[in-house]
Amino acid sequence: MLKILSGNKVSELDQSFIKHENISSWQLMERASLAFSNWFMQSHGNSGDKVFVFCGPGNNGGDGLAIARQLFDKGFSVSVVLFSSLSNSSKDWQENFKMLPEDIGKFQFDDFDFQLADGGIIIDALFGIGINRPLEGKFLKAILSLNKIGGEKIAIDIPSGLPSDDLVEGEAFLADVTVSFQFPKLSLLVPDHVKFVGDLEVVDLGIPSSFLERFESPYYFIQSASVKQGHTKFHKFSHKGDFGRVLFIGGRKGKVGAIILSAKAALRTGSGLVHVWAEGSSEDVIHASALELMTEGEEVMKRIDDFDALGIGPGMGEIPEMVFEEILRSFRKPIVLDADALNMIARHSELWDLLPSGSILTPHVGEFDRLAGKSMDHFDRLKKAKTLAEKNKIYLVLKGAYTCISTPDGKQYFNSTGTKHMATAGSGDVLTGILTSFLGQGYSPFNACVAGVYHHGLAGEIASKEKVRGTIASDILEKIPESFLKLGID
Ligand SMILES: NC(=O)C1=CN([C@@H]2O[C@H](COP(=O)(O)OP(=O)(O)OC[C@H]3O[C@@H](n4cnc5c(N)ncnc54)[C@H](OP(=O)(O)O)[C@@H]3O)[C@@H](O)[C@H]2O)[C@H](O)CC1
Ligand SMILES: [K+]
Repeated sequence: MLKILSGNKVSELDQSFIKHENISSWQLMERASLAFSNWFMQSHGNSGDKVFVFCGPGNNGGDGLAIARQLFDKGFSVSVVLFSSLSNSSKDWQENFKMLPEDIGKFQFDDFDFQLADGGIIIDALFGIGINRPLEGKFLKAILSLNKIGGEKIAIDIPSGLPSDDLVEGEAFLADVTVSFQFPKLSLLVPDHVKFVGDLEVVDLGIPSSFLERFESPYYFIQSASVKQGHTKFHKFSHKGDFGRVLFIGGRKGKVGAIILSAKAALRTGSGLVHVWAEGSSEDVIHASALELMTEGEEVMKRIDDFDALGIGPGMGEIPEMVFEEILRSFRKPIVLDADALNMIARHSELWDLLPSGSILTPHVGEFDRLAGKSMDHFDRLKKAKTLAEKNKIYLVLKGAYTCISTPDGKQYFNSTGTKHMATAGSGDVLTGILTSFLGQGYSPFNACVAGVYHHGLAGEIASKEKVRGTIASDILEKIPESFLKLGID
């Protein structure tokens, strides 16, 4: 798991890592710049496009100067645009300025005609995580001009103007791609900033994640290595009873499809036995959609404790509060709650107290705001999610790009997989199915959440490679097995 440090911890990290590796700060900057340049060469080859690097006075600008030199060495036509003099720039900036090849175009901001950069590749190295106030003066002017002209826009570490852990105030660079060092900064992961960040790439500086653990932070970025570890093993003598018996409750009032998506996703995630309690008349369609599914009626309440996990809510509509309460009172193992089950809790706050500890709630932003009240912005929403998870001893999976898992111990884990094409009806029902399946297979709620959101996103990525904007939730669930294969899990 990759720790996400706050901006003000990064210089501490740098100092400590420099000491540990016995290297200079310039060498660390060179590593960072090479990581960017290697990414650039891989994604752009030798496109022949002109590259313009806009360098501020700090170390982000220093990175820009090193990158300009490295790309020039690879044959690109490169110009740098400077906003500070040698004496009022950072130490490593000065070093890299002195190393600039003669044939690199060098402009001072005051003399630069921004139309020259129109249509080229624009690299933003004005400010990184050291920004401490809104842009103004020449910096604001430059960003406004860059945002107006055409060309590909790439931000180094963070788009200039964005603080690393807070909501933007005023203007910021509108990047097509942001290439962030070592870990994504928190503010790159919130929907409020998506127009500034564009696509997010994270490049490695070779700082081991165990080294990051030395620094205090409640935030993590989920990576494949930590997902691989937590899976159960199938073996020769395995039988269906080893992989859990799960029950899905929902799929009423014309929404039987929702619960079928969950149930089929559970089958594809490896559940041994999958039961569905939907409206009586839906039985035929459930059986027709998957021969492996079993249907139940209300008498299942008498046997509810026989199940290893429950997934409640997709397409459930409004069921009487009494029935919902009875389910919560009779089943005391962790359950997964989604959709109408969340709306039920939003309307009847006394139900919070009945949730088995370790249960998993999976709201999208709209459902979350109904549960927790309106938020000013996503940072505020994340704070509320943390409080709700801690207070109720539950796992709160706030769905969206970079789905965030808030845990009872006050930590927040952001998912790294997924695609824009997963914003489609039923996508969340598939996640409910995956999570319920993992709980039923005996995963801890934490492992179920981490593996669940990761596989859901990865299956979505695989599906959307073929189906692009035509991706539907059924495509996502059919790709769950490929997601396992991709991680080497059989
Ligand atoms: N481990 C790593 O990730 C590494 C990252 N590197 C890069 O370094 C930057 C951070 O560099 P830093 O020098 O700390 O900060 P910045 O380059 O972002 O800029 C800070 C300077 O800018 C001034 N400042 C701040 N806000 C404004 C503003 N709105 N207007 C004008 N000037 C501003 C500030 O000075 P003040 O005294 O004026 O407050 C600073 O001088 C990181 O993002 C990476 O790109 C390293 O290369 C290596 C390791
Ligand atoms: K930048």
